[in-house]
Amino acid sequence: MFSFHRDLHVPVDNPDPSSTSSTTTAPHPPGFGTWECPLSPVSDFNDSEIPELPCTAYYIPNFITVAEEQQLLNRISNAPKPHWTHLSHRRLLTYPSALTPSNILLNSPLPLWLTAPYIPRMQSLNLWSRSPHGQPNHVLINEYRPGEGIMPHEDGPAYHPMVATISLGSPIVLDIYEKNEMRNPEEKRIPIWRILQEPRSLLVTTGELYTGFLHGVEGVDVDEQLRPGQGGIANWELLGDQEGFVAGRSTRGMRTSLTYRDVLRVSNLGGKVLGRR
Ligand SMILES: O=C(O)CCC(=O)C(=O)O
Ligand SMILES: [Fe+2]
Repeated sequence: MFSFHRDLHVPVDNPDPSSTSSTTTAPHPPGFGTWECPLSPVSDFNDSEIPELPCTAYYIPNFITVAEEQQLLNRISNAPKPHWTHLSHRRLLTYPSALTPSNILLNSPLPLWLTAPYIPRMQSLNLWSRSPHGQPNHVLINEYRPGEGIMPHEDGPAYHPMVATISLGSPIVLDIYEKNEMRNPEEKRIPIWRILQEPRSLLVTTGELYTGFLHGVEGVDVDEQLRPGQGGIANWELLGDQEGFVAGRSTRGMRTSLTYRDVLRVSNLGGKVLGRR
């Protein structure tokens, strides 16, 4: 089920490609112990699995076309200004609306320009087959100018533990950090894995990676150490344009992320009361 047989940059303690049980062992760096992974939530998708990471992350370059990327960017730039939430190091759009303080989504459809054809395309890969609503119902759109980023965080229990991110504009590196790292608060966190997200790619993070780790984007003007191997880019072998990064660095432009999620608790009543149905 997992792609253990592929070339790994890190040793695998207990590879068992013939396993048919419902849990199995994921590749992981030495010293991290062994984690049990549920079977991949996605079938026909194994070639996109990022082998170094704990279960599970998938990376698909060129998930959308250049024309689709442009259409999405146009729609986003036409979003009414008051809809943007300005945060200290990025700005954010939330569709169809922000969750209530108790993490409930007031039921309302996502706009068509965000759903078709992208959600059916994800579903054709069985991406949302194990999520409660069978499809995403919430999309957060983040916009980062060069030098901007997002602090290490986890996405939390409001969602089915899976995020599917379409990237637009500029390449950017997503850093993955240990959650309960023992460190001096003054010390800079060091990511244990780095994922390079090319424009038009789809990154899916789920399972242990969703629940057991933090993720963030460093606020830098240039992403560096773009190369395979330890300290480099975990999805190097899966990149669509490896050639474009052989210099080892990438200057940030404006980068927009569309993060698709399935909110667990949905209220129909709330939507009606507010006249949103
Ligand atoms: O922009 C990204 O790819 C990450 C955004 C993120 O982590 C979030 O919206 O929770
Ligand atoms: Fe996040």
